[in-house]
Amino acid sequence: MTVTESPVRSPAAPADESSTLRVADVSWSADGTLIVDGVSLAVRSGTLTGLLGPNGAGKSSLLRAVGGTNRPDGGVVRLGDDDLLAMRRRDRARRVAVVEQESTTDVPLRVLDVVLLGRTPHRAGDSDEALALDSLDTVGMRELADRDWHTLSGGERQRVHLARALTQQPRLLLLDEPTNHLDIHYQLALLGFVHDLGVTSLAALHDLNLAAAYCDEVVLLRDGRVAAAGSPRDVLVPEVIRDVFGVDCDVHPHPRTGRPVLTFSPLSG
Ligand SMILES: Nc1ncnc2c1ncn2[C@@H]1O[C@H](COP(=O)(O)OP(=O)(O)OP(=O)(O)O)[C@@H](O)[C@H]1O
Repeated sequence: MTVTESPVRSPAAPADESSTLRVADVSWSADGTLIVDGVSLAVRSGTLTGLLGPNGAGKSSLLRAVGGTNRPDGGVVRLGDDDLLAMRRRDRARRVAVVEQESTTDVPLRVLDVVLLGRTPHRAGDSDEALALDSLDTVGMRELADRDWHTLSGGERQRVHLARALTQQPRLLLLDEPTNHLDIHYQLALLGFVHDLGVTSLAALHDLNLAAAYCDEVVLLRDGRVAAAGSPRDVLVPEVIRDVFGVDCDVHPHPRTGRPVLTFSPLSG
């Protein structure tokens, strides 16, 4: 990526509620089982929140409920003044971009065509291709614009997904394990980039250290409920990690940034 991947934070964006995400008491069930159980959280306008939790905690299900793919049983999702669940899908797609592990398609597509899908919710414009190429540039994939999508590696596809989401010019970015498949360089680059983008972002992450380094806030889910929420420093503490993940951990300040660095060990009795 063309961005620098320093975990040193830029100054906080000025307070601005226009793209603050507010999730209030959202629930979602599948096959009669409650998977997301009355979740409330807020992501301040322009900031990055990490959605953390053990396997099966409901991170992907919650992201899909917020994005409208999983129709919630109840609750409200607002982006600024907009009620995201009450609006038509196309209107929502103008505001919300989703990056998730997508199933592949059999249709032959160039990389650029995949990125241009980000313009689908918008009225077609002359600048669409330039915008798509810019997004590819941002994720370091511009040279592969004409390549067949099917020939890309997992990490390259992940970067193209982000380029498609950027091309959508969203006010809210929902990312499901965006660093999956990425090598360490691109893990740091992607999260540093998303953080500095200034777009309200909610990202499901497994790597607690990446979350600690790049997220403004974190929300810890367990069994479909919020177990803890707040700054990484307040939430990622040994007692909480032990309680939610069932492992011991030590927390040290990062030698350069002061952010928490966690080292893990199996429970010691
Ligand atoms: N469509 C569905 N039908 C039935 N059960 C589902 C459905 N979607 C999710 N679940 C179940 O809901 C629970 C939460 O799944 P989800 O994928 O949201 O968790 P997650 O926190 O993202 O997990 P992981 O870290 O393993 O990716 C799991 O037990 C899963 O099997």
